[in-house]
Amino acid sequence: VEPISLGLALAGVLTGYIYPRLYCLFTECCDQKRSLSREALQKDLDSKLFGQHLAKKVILNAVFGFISNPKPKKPLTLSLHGWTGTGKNFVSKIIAENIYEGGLNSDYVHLFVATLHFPHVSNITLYKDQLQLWIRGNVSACARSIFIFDEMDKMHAGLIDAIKPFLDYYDHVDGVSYQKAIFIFLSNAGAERITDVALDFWRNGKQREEIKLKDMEPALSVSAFNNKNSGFWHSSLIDRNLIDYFVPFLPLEYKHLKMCIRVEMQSRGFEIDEDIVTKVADEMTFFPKEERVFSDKGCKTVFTKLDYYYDD
Ligand SMILES: Nc1ncnc2c1ncn2[C@@H]1O[C@H](COP(=O)(O)OP(=O)(O)OP(=O)(O)O)[C@@H](O)[C@H]1O
Repeated sequence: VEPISLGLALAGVLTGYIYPRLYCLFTECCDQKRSLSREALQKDLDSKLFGQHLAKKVILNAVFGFISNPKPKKPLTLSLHGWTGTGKNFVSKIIAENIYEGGLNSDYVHLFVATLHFPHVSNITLYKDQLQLWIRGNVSACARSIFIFDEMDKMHAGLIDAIKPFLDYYDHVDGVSYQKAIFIFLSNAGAERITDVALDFWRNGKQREEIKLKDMEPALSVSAFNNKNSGFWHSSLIDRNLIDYFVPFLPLEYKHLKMCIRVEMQSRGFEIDEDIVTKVADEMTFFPKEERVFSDKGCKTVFTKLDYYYDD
């Protein structure tokens, strides 16, 4: 081999292979080949997410299966449903952290909150254009982009329709492939029905861990979203089978609140004080009124209540 060709070949290897890897050691990269560790995701879910055996199982299999597939036919679309404060945002954060080191702060993870980012119905046309441009631009820059839409039930139907083309089984839309992207939709739609199922189990003396996904099917069916209290029926996402997984989040019980409080105490650097744990958990409100089984704010406000005990 003559020296010039050898030099060029070496330079090619350096710039094409070694340099990007070196570069990515020091800064975050959109590495579409990065393998997600199933064990690490499972460990995170098992140790951090309380009382959500169904969500854990679906998310682990869905996310791992998708990332391991070199040629997915469509982007992964997860729709997380359940009562407030039960871990929907929290799990999105766990997924993001397992795919990108920066988690929610990564350049490749984008969070939209309906009431914050799209507040005015009169601006829908503008929002639609902006959102489509934003998604297109980001997926062009990084195929493995993650988009999280919070408060999906408050999102205008027009906006949901605007993202529909990106979720479908197209190889390319205007030259961009969306098949490696991940879309996560969060909403409280279906929460009452999910709670009814959980309450039935509780009343019948059964463990919540005995609840199977098929028990939740009626709660997460098209008809369940087809009512005036949930915004999801607006869109044809469900009709057109664009959602891959409906993930139910069960309402949290007293014991789960205690687990959340302990985690928070530890993260603030305090020893776990069971007295305080019980006091804070006792301050929370539960429903139904007579049986007081489920926390009506989930784990959401336990942290501020804890401040009261550590104010000096
Ligand atoms: N199942 C859970 N396991 C462990 N921690 C939880 C769980 N649910 C909630 N938390 C804690 O409570 C915080 C608030 O929960 P999160 O924001 O995930 O609720 P949400 O289901 O998204 O609520 P909303 O529907 O109101 O947006 C989380 O950041 C987490 O610290």
